[in-house]
Amino acid sequence: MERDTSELFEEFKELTASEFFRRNKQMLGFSGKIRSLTIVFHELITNSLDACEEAGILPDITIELKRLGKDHYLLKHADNGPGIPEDYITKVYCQMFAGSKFRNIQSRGQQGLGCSGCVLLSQMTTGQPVTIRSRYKDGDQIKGVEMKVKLDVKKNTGIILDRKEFETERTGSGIEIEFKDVSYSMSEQGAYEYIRRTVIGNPHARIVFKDPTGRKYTFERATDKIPPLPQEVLPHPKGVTADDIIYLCKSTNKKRFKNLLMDSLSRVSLKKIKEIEEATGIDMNKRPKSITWKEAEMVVEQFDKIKFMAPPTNGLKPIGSDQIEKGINEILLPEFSTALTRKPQAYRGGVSFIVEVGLAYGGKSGRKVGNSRKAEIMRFANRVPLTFDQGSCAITEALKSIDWRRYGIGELDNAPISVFVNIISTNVPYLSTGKQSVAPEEEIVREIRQATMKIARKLEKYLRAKKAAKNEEMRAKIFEDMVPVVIKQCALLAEKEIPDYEKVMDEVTHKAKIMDMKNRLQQPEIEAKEVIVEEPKMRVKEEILEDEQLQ
Ligand SMILES: Nc1ncnc2c1ncn2[C@@H]1O[C@H](COP(=O)(O)OP(=O)(O)OP(=O)(O)O)[C@@H](O)[C@H]1O
Repeated sequence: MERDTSELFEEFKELTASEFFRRNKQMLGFSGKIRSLTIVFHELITNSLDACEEAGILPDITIELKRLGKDHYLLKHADNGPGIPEDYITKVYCQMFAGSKFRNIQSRGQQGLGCSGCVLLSQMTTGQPVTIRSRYKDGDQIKGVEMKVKLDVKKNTGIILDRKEFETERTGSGIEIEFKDVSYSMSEQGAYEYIRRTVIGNPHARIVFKDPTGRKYTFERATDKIPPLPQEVLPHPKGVTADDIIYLCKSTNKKRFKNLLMDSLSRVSLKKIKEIEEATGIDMNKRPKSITWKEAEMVVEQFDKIKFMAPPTNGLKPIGSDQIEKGINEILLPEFSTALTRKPQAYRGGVSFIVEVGLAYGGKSGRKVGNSRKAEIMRFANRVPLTFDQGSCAITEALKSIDWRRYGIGELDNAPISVFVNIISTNVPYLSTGKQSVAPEEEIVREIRQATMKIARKLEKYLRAKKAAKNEEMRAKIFEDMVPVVIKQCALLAEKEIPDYEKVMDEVTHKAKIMDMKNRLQQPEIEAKEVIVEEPKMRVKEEILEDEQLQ
């Protein structure tokens, strides 16, 4: 029987963002027990790093994970950032799509979903409120406030259940949050590995982590240099659509279309405005609000045809090859390491990005299967480790397209190497809100490939020199073993005393040759740094604690 239209529409409803993600938590990355917990670590750690960076503070992060029952944990996370003013606490933790990072700026966060997503997951699995502790500057004072909050899913807002003030002398934010149906793991996709990689990509950070077994890991910072503050970058005309132009026109208070274009986009000069005017016939003095869709399309067509200077790149702040090497050396303790930060490039014509790569070979740390060291690929975007969805990622695609045998390491999977790739951009093209993989944009894939091949050549040179040194050593050893026998036999035959041959041997045997090879290894033409690790002096200190509390 056919149903009435009005009857069908009786079910029509509106969903808030929180209701939507309550039904689709996998879209926030919360799927699977290990992954869900790692994503929580990711959200809280990236926020602390962003907040510290913006405030010019060297990050000190403490995390404690306590097991309360099977798949049931209490997480305590605290940082020394600028804190969150009281009025914003419920917005930060209980409102989806609310944040301070909706700008064209290089930051780890972009969407205003991370904190509220964690609170939502906690509430959905335990029904418990979360406790937030914020210490923030208010004029000359530092205020301390603690709140117990819940997320009102139907309204996408926060409910304050309890509030108290406390005295404090330093700034920072902290959260205590419970989860069920999650699990802690030491695997490559687990929370511990996430922290380890975070420290490699952020050598300026110090993280203390107390795991559920009572082990306390202290990852010391490898550098005291605070990364420079990224700046906002205006969108480049080659990267905008007609819809972007209409959006700009609707939300501006500029009186003339030309001023809007020149002030909201980069590289649009008065000269370019004239070119557009001549080609399209659009009056550039028009009020932006009167620009039609058709006109916006015509402007975009002209943007495609006109030559503009490349997008500005001063807003991008890479880690830098020295810092990457420091991070790699301190955490992976490799036999050989090298890193490279490339020049900025643009994808989709108008979004600038920088690729950074690093390689670590051999050594005592790194991924192991059984006793042998295996290859590990460490993907990062804006210094944040990407742990999941590697199959669809631009980084995986680029690394797989390289013929690694050319670089003397055979099959990539079985080689004892760690490959580090970081993509820096004001707009990393993530494939989903979970932000775990980067879209394989042609320019990005090409750039990663080029950069990696360049450092792989350095590794190849190092391996070649190492092999030559080994061969030389073997040859010298044979010589050293044989000569005394020959001398003895000759002396016997000649009925003479065995001469003192050891001094002569020293001059010609392997010692001299090995010294020579070692010198060659260190020569600048090899451009590779050999890291000799005698004692594993770990940046991460591991302790087993009784019942110490992290504050
Ligand atoms: N530890 C913190 N210290 C200070 N401010 C914070 C902290 N954590 C979050 N914030 C503030 O709360 C806002 C919301 O954080 P949230 O994690 O929800 O989203 P985001 O970081 O902006 O984006 P994304 O969802 O992509 O991570 C941030 O933009 C920031 O202004």
